[in-house]
Amino acid sequence: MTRIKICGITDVETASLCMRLGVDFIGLVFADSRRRITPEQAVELTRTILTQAKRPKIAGVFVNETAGKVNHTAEACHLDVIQLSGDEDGDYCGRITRPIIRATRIDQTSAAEEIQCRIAATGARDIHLIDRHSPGSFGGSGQKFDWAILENLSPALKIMVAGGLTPENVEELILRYHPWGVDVSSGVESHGRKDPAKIMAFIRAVRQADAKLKGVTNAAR
Ligand SMILES: O=C(O)c1ccccc1N[C@@H]1O[C@H](COP(=O)(O)O)[C@@H](O)[C@H]1O
Repeated sequence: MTRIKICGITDVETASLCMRLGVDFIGLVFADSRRRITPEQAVELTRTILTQAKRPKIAGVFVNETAGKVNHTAEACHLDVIQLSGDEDGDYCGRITRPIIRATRIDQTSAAEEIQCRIAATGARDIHLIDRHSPGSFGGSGQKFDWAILENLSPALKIMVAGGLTPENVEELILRYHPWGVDVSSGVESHGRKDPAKIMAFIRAVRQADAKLKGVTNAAR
């Protein structure tokens, strides 16, 4: 099943909805962003979630923050995983005490080998997030990259695709490229706030794509 991350959650109701709908990760942004929350708000927001046996993993999103502060926030806010969306290098990643979602931002000129090298150079463990590079932004811009590049990335990598995903386009992405996971922020918002109807539609589209893929696999047996 394709893993789902809903990012940029700022209120308890949306966090609870994501949990009820069975998303795999919720993302809390600690970096400079209109979706930024404080560690105190993060504790409040995840209080109920943390008591549940079956719950989403809580990802903290950071951009060029000191490793000490990231580790401290992870401890204080019970973060399960750290998303690094800045220019952090391999040494830096080695100092992070939680599993990492390492973002690589690409543009139309990025070649697959270059992306593989960049992924290897970070030394990041676990999950590799591919997002669209947008000048002046580290993420959450709602911009999509050319997915064709995904065909040339190693299938051994856990690739999570981000950037401009929506309830309307995520099914096509999954059916064509079978990513390990998908990550969305702007595409499930209306008027700058998370929209429950769009979150539900996004998850429905992912599940529908998964069911179609399963049908194809079963038919081939
Ligand atoms: O969401 C933000 O505001 C943000 C700020 C700084 C770094 C990353 C951020 N979000 C990440 O951006 C991508 C794509 O989001 P979108 O769906 O295109 O809006 C996603 O990985 C978020 O985790």
